[in-house]
Amino acid sequence: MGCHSLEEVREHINRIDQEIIQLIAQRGTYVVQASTFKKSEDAVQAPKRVKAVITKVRTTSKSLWSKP
Ligand SMILES: O=C(O)C(=O)C[C@]1(C(=O)O)C=C[C@@H](O)C=C1
Repeated sequence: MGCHSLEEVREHINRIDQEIIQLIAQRGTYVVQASTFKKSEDAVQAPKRVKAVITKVRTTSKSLWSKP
């Protein structure tokens, strides 16, 4: 975790950015698949699911950042 130079820090940041991009693209393929199972506008929007996803992201994010 501890880096010895700015270059080293940026290498890690670049690697993580690439991983995030790949994961978001991968997530996108599942979102497209989810749409194929949906039969209504409400199912497409799935507002309860959106709230649940956002809540989970916030909770996970807070717990990660609050660690000493
Ligand atoms: O869970 C679903 O029903 C999805 O289609 C996935 C997803 C998402 O990106 O998480 C996408 C669109 C909907 O608005 C809700 C959630």
